[in-house]
Amino acid sequence: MRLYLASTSPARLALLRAAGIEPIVVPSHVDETAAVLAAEAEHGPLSADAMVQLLARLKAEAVRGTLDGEQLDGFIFGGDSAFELDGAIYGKPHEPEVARERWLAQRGRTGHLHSGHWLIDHRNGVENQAVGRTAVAAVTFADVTDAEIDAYIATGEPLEVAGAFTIDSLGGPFITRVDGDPSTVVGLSLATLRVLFGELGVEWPSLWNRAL
Ligand SMILES: Nc1nc2c(ncn2[C@@H]2O[C@H](COP(=O)(O)OP(=O)(O)OP(=O)(O)O)[C@@H](O)[C@H]2O)c(=O)[nH]1
Repeated sequence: MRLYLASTSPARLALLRAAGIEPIVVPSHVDETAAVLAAEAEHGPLSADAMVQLLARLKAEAVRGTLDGEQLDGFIFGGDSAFELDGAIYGKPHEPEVARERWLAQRGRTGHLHSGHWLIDHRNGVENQAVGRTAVAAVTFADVTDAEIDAYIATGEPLEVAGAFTIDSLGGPFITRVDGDPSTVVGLSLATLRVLFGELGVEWPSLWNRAL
């Protein structure tokens, strides 16, 4: 049973591998900013869930068809994550100054990491069915010091992850609590993915293709 991962996220790949699934990575190259702007021009401001779900679906749909001339024969997964604090929705900070602003605002407080999931049954090279679902986890931050914020930003890690933090890497000590599926925070809720495969009639253990 092949799973195509329409994501360049190293964390999503690591999660699937640790869960016994070796996917085939097929980057989607979706222009996320343009997609959100177009959707909001038509529908007005998107909620965090609506945004991550839209992007997850677009990423999965973007890789349908062929890969190296071969029809994709298996399941295609697209995901997206965003962090919500006080009603504002954040992606990756990219810049140190932005990451610092985020940490000064979020330290000692609780925000929500939303992840979107879209799974397409593309067996035999055709789209048979697609299912999707969002997941959200509450994340509580330690009251980190200015010096810790500066040192963390200097590592570069917070610049390219949603919400400017990780729970499974250098950011781990700065997270005091997660309420919800922890893998949602990392970028792909494994529990949600299991449910989606179930909706497509696929038992999760049948996906295990990687010796641990
Ligand atoms: N390791 C780790 N990564 C995180 C965490 N929180 C968010 N991320 C990553 O932050 C990134 C959010 O950006 P996305 O746009 O969803 O995904 P991406 O990395 O750009 O990759 P694409 O799916 O190709 O767009 C993802 O790679 C997530 O895995 C975390 O706690 N740990």
